[in-house]
Amino acid sequence: MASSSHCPTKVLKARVWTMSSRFIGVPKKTDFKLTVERIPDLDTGEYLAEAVYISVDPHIRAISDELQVGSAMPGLQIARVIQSLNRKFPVGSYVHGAFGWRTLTVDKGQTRSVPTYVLPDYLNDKSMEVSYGLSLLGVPGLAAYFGLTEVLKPRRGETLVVSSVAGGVGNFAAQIAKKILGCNVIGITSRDNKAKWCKDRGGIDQTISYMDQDVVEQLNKFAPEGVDYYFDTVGGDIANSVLSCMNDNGKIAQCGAISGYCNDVPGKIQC
Ligand SMILES: NC(=O)C1=CN([C@@H]2O[C@H](COP(=O)(O)OP(=O)(O)OC[C@H]3O[C@@H](n4cnc5c(N)ncnc54)[C@H](OP(=O)(O)O)[C@@H]3O)[C@@H](O)[C@H]2O)C=CC1
Ligand SMILES: CCCCCC(=O)/C=C/[C@@H]1[C@@H](C/C=C\CCCC(=O)O)[C@@H](O)C[C@H]1O
Repeated sequence: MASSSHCPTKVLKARVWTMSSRFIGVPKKTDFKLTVERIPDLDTGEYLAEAVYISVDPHIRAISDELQVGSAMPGLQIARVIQSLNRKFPVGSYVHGAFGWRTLTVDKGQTRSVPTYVLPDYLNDKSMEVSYGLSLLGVPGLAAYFGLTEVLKPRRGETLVVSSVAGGVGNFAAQIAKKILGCNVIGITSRDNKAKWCKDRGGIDQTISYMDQDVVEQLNKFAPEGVDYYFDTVGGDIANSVLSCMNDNGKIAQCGAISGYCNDVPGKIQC
């Protein structure tokens, strides 16, 4: 029997956010409903985890047509184990799991839409934070790292453009490309304040604010010899602009297409 602080008599309740109506365009507060769910006593092999961080991802809007109205919102979490009848998930450990938008989850450690796992012992390093398990050391960091090193494989000094460069995935992709791979990195974001943050904090070479500047004009200025690689997460008009500046045999990693996620038309995601 695994060690446990399991208390069968105390009634625990989870708060669970559900989709109360189908999204039209950008989701509104009234499209969500907060419900309460009783947590049953644990069975052998189960553990109870309390949410510490919940990741609210653009991807959820993209797949929302597949959700049933009234169902719990899906999403990744870092949760802390507070009761356990499973040796692999001891009390006090932090778990990465696709538990959705809920405060308490009973789980068995099974793979859901992504594997469920206890965060490795990087937490012993005081410079590391639990939240990194959902960011740099989670899916956004992996998407950025493998999109660059397995798909694009840019070489030092080559020119790479990254869209949504102030977002989770884009910001990691741009920093890995600059600081580890030594590329000339041009990032695209909406506004100047975000662009400034990417340059000052992220060390990105050049930025383009697509709300205020002409993307093609700026690309021609920053990459007069053309763009070699494009790490794209937005699709649509921005992607078309970058495509028009690509060199022959340039490479594109299509990692998302956020510009289309809130369009309620058939074939809404335009890459
Ligand atoms: N989170 C994940 O694990 C993964 C995410 N992705 C994809 O990466 C993309 C970004 O996700 P993520 O980094 O998590 O999200 P974030 O929420 O961190 O960043 C999203 C950013 O996208 C930009 N954006 C929003 N709407 C538009 C639009 N209409 N046109 C252009 N840019 C827009 C905004 O930045 P700005 O103000 O600069 O426009 C916004 O801040 C999505 O396409 C997603 O599907 C792919 C793999 C994994
Ligand atoms: C449809 C466009 C594809 C965009 C790719 C993308 O953004 C993928 C992201 C996921 C990310 C999603 C995060 C939360 C969903 C959790 C679903 C659940 O069952 O709870 C992560 O799941 C892995 C990436 O592939």
